[in-house]
Amino acid sequence: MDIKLQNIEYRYSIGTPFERKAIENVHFNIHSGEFVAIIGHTGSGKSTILQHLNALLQPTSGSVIIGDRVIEAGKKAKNLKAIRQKVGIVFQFPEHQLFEETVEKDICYGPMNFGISESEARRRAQELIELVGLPMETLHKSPFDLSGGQMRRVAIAGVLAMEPEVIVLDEPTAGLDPRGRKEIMDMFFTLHKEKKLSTILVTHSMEDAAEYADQVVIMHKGCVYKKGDPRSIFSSPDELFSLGLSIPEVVRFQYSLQKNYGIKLNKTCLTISELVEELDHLRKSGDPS
Ligand SMILES: Nc1ncnc2c1ncn2[C@@H]1O[C@H](COP(=O)(O)OP(=O)(O)OP(=O)(O)O)[C@@H](O)[C@H]1O
Repeated sequence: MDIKLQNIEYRYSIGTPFERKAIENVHFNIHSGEFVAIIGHTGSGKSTILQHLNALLQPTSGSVIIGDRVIEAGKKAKNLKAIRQKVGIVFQFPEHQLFEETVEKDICYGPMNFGISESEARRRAQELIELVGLPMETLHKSPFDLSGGQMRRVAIAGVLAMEPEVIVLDEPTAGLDPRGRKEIMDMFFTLHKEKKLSTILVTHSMEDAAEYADQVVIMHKGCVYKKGDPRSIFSSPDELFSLGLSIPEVVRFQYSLQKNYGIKLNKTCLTISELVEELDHLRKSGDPS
């Protein structure tokens, strides 16, 4: 399922003294099966965009096309339930939304609310609890007896239990330790690859954008500043620095090689293994530098 944002603008508290334009002229497409990272400073409009992806917000101008549904500014959109099922959002700190007395009930809540039978919902809960890296017996515990990281995994399982075609992640690893962050991101990447799950990730981590994304969208002051594949985005570090953004460590290393020693690689490497290969290639080619 493709999602297209067509020149959208969104204003909060419209018609009140608190009216505020959060995003404008936002235009980009998310193709079925794509992994898109949205990066930008706090307040640049990332969360506002995310909420348009399953019509929690409707644009104040422009339109959003979600599969075969068109959500247009000024027109009341009806029957949004199907969209909400197809596009799952993992909000920041999703563990704060757990409320049931057992983990199993929490995971089953969403699908059962959408008319899935209890037995099917429980089957999904059993499959997903392991997928998110928790032992089966967790299903019978209270979510409030779990650690913060475990609660986060339960909340993620609850969104996946809806079997969405698109998953939207608003800083899903915020506040986790490095190991937990890597485990969660690897899990989403595996899901994306194996189930062809379209994935939209809002992140402050340039490492994650470089490692996982097919397309990177840079937001700046409510507008799309730049979009493209990670290699082209990170090949202009000065541009990112001028916005006060950082670059992945591996790109920073190449940047200093060039700046301090005049060593220019043939391409911007996004991983350590690519970098080692490029340096080896350079050495074998006999480049005196
Ligand atoms: N509920 C709201 N009411 C009024 N203004 C809002 C509301 N939510 C966000 N804004 C404003 O809209 C703009 C974009 O905010 P948004 O939350 O989309 O940015 P963000 O890039 O997601 O920030 P962060 O990284 O801090 O989550 C900001 O100027 C913000 O103050």
